[in-house]
Amino acid sequence: MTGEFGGALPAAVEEGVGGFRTTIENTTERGGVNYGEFIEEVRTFMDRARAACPTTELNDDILSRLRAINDLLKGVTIDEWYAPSGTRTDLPARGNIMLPPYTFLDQGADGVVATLRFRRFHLGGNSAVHGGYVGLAVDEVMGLAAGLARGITRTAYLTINYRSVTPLDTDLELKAWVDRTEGRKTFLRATLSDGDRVCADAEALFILLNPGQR
Ligand SMILES: CCCCCCCC(=O)SCCNC(=O)CCNC(=O)[C@H](O)C(C)(C)COP(=O)(O)OP(=O)(O)OC[C@H]1O[C@@H](n2cnc3c(N)ncnc32)[C@H](O)[C@@H]1OP(=O)(O)O
Repeated sequence: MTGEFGGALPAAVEEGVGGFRTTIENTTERGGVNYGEFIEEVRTFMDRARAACPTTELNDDILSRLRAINDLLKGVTIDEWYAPSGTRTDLPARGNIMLPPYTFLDQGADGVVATLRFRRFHLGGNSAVHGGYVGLAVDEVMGLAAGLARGITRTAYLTINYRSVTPLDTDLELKAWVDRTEGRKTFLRATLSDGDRVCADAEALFILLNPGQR
């Protein structure tokens, strides 16, 4: 991998211990006590950037501030395995700005129930959530359900049926559960609902990674 954030695979993978971050301690200590506030402010920025129609003058002002902020963040950039984004399990969506913020209402080996809220950033059109973000949320939560049931897995396929429009700025419920398992294969199902109305349902296959598999 090349680029500003690139680098070799972590030692855990190179040593054949398995993909993702099986040997690295998951801690909620990284990123500072106000990391959640930082992430929430970034989310608000993303929402407002999507909603804004700035002037040239305002862009100039914002650009100079953003460049200064990006320089600050570049100074504290680390590799993916130790970055708090994705491992702060005390925060919505593990502190990962890529994901729509969700929190678990229930989780276990049989399945998980999460509540989530899409925002202006996730707009597809006409006040509806972009279908790709629905897929992102479903893949994430099904992946966590597969992980709780089996261990470290990757998505082999994911089929989504968009049953009705998914609204922005609404508390939704996402349920994912194990349907059946066959060897390394875990078949899951999921539903995304706005109250009694199903917005989407999905089925997916997750494969348990072999030792050393990326
Ligand atoms: C904690 C964070 C949660 C986040 C969750 C997010 C999860 C993700 O998004 S992961 C990223 C997206 N997924 C990927 O990038 C995966 C890319 N693909 C791969 O890496 C590989 O193809 C992988 C791992 C899925 C399977 O490869 P491999 O380990 O070699 O297994 P392989 O032998 O091909 O298949 C195992 C079994 O699954 C079956 N299988 C594999 N893929 C498929 C498929 N697409 N459809 C149907 N069956 C399949 C095979 O037929 C085989 O079945 P059987 O054992 O009965 O012969």
